[in-house]
Amino acid sequence: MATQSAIKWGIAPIGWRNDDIPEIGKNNNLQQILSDIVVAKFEGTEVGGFFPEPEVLNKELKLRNLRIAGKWFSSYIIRDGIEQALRDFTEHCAYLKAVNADVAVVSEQTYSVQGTDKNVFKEKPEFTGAEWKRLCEGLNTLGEAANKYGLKLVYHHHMGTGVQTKEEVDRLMAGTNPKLVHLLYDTGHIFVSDGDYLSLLEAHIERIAHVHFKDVRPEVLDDCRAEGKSFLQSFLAGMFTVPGDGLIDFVEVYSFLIQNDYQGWIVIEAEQDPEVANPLEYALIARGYLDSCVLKAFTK
Ligand SMILES: O=C1C[C@@H](O)[C@H](O)[C@@H](O)C1=O
Ligand SMILES: [Co+2]
Repeated sequence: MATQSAIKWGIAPIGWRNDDIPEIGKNNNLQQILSDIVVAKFEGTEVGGFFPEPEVLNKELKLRNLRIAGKWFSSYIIRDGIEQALRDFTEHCAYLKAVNADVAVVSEQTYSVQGTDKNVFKEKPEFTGAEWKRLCEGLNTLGEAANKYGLKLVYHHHMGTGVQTKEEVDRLMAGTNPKLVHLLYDTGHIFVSDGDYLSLLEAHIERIAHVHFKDVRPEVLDDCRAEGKSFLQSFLAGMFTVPGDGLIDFVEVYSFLIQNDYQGWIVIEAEQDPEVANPLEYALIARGYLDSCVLKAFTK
């Protein structure tokens, strides 16, 4: 069993500002967000699209004793081919190395409806056999590049994309090299997709190298599904929230991770409209729940 100290806790800037809708939360600047993260007692964060060049970011991090876990990368391996994806990804890895990150978060966005107004519950893309082959080979190539930079490529299954359901993650894991391609387990995305968050965790625990703790408000999810909302409309409506505020049992998830020697980051990631859900308030709700329920269950 892993010790709790093998886990690093972070919170993503997505509650303050969101790369999927860059207009929202624009008044929250980097310094403010990083200071809020310190107030809520997290050790680090992920890089948002608005974060500055490494020298500037590193200084702000050092002032607050914070670390960077990783950064999202939208790959277009199927659309653009492996060579183009590798060029873009190599630049991404160089940035991550310069900010001393651990993982590169990759999500294939070819045909994705994530940023569109399509019904995210019904209009996700499906890849053909040839596209799956191209994707898996491409990810192995990107994973090799990540390793050269001392990073792990962690694949993010995501609503509205071709790798969304457990079955699709199974296929991706079976088609890629475990030394090169790891899995990012996101509780919120898999629950919204499949109505179950434990099966994916149990099936792929050996491949999981990064975790997003995202909670779901079930009544909002039901409404969004019934109304055929897009991904962006759904999170603006409050489909996601921080752990402790929705229906996912994170004690169960955390216990399984610890019992199976998970080592790495767990990042709280709850996109909401920052005008509606005060980001620091929600970071503190997450902190309260972690301390009083999740971590307490393991502290004698
Ligand atoms: O990890 C994530 C990054 C975001 O850009 C994405 O849309 C969000 O839902 C997520 O889980
Ligand atoms: Co996520």
